[in-house]
Amino acid sequence: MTDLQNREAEISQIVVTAAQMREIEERIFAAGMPVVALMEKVAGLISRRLEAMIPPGKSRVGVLVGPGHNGGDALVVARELHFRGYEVWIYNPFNKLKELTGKHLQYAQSLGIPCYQAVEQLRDCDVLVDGLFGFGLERKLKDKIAVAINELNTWKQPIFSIDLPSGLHTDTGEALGTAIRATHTFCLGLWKLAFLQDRALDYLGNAELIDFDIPIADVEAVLKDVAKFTRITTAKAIANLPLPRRPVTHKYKEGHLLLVCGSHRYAGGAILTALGARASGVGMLSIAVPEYLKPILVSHLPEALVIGCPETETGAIAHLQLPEKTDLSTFDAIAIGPGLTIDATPIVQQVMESKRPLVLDADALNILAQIGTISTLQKRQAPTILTPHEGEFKRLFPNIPDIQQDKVKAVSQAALQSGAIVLLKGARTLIANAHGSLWLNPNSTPALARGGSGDVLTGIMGGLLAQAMKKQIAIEEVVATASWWHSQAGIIAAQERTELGVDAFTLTQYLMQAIVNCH
Ligand SMILES: NC(=O)C1=CN([C@@H]2O[C@H](COP(=O)(O)OP(=O)(O)OC[C@H]3O[C@@H](n4cnc5c(N)ncnc54)[C@H](O)[C@@H]3O)[C@@H](O)[C@H]2O)[C@H](O)CC1
Ligand SMILES: [K+]
Repeated sequence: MTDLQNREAEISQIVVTAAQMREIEERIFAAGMPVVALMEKVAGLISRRLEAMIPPGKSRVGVLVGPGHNGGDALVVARELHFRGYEVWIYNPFNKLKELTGKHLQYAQSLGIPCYQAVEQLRDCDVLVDGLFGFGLERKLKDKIAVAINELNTWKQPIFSIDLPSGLHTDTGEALGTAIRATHTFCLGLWKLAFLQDRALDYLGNAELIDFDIPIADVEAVLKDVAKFTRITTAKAIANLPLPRRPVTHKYKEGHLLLVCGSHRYAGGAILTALGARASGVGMLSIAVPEYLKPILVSHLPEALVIGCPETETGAIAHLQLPEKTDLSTFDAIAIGPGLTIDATPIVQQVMESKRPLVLDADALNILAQIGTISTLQKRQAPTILTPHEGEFKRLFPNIPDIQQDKVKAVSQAALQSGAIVLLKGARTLIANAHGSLWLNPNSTPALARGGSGDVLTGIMGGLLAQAMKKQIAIEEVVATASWWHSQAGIIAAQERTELGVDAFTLTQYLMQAIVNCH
């Protein structure tokens, strides 16, 4: 890789808060970079991107200008587009501007660029550029500016937001009062946390990072002693796959996974989990299911070792009847939960006592919540991964009330309290470990909002985990890679089949394509 490619790879993984971004920016200014020069540079890069996207000549561009440096960026863009032949109109309703922003406004007006205080004046513009507020937004938007944003959101033109859609909180992604619904957002310098939050997705449109050459040393200096947020990238996920295999190996060297899943009521969950595990390439796959399900599983996965277990009256696994000379320590990893039903409580308790790394999902999480999340996990002597959706999360951690308010905080607290790695499913999946570090999946598709989709994830994760135990891959990276793989397959499947065409079985059929595409 060239130095530039290395930089791109590194920058694309970093996620910062508003406070961290300000600190990084302060270091750059303290090192001698003039504020004015940085604004010129950043806005120059944005202008070039806009020129590539907006047809020149007959386009009228409306530029929304706020009081701070986000407004300053917008005014430099307005000036540059004016010189490139676009008709530019400015909307600026503020009487008090930061000094530099005020100077740019003065110059723009001297060039004859019209400037209006009423947003309705921009209604006939072909596109809008939003520079009202960036990471300096501190308070809820109200009065005239909130009314203007609500009005703008009813218009049909594309809106290009600078740094953030104005009104969004840089960290939580919450709309403070109201916020611009952008078509496209240019995130400046480093990914801000808002870009990885579910609640921001309705506002961001297409998000693009504009790298303006922040020195990595400044980023590292600011982030060195704090819990890190890592954006999961394709390059990193691919690097953490168990590829290439060693030329000389055998099945047990490539990981042995035990899946514990299924019941009479939920037979399909076991199949889907197993198909996810199969796609992971795991060397050996054992699947413990109620006896009744054994023939069904065998017919779907002839290569797997299917262990039929005695059943409860309700058709759940009554106890784990492992083959002779086998106990739970035989396996490199265990994944348990999909389709179990709550009647399999003793099985979950038994598996929790093993010293093998464990993935818990679905009913295993509901059972854990019933037997006591924290007290049970405290006794564990090996890594545990919990993969709840929001409902399961609330049952597992009832003392964390404000999950909706701030998912990042909630998932971090959950990991800290439990000592487990917690993956919270959502449009933007979050993964936290007990040391306060966080991994965020930047891409997914609503096509995955479907029954059985989570079972596939559990299978992939279990399979990768079993393989990773034979290699030097951190468990958090395995979880992140599984999340990436799952969503990537969903994205590819949705591209070919629409968002309606990605049932969980179909998803399993796209897992290979997702990684082949990247090689
Ligand atoms: N990241 C960088 O290194 C660079 C950032 N640039 C751009 O600068 C903004 C941040 O600029 P800043 O002046 O700090 O903040 P804003 O422009 O986002 O807005 C602050 C401005 O707005 C006032 N304000 C805050 N909340 C409200 C409110 N609810 N209602 C009304 N007014 C409000 C506040 O008092 C300030 O006056 C960043 O996003 C980038 O776009 C640089 O140009 C390049 C380098
Ligand atoms: K903005």
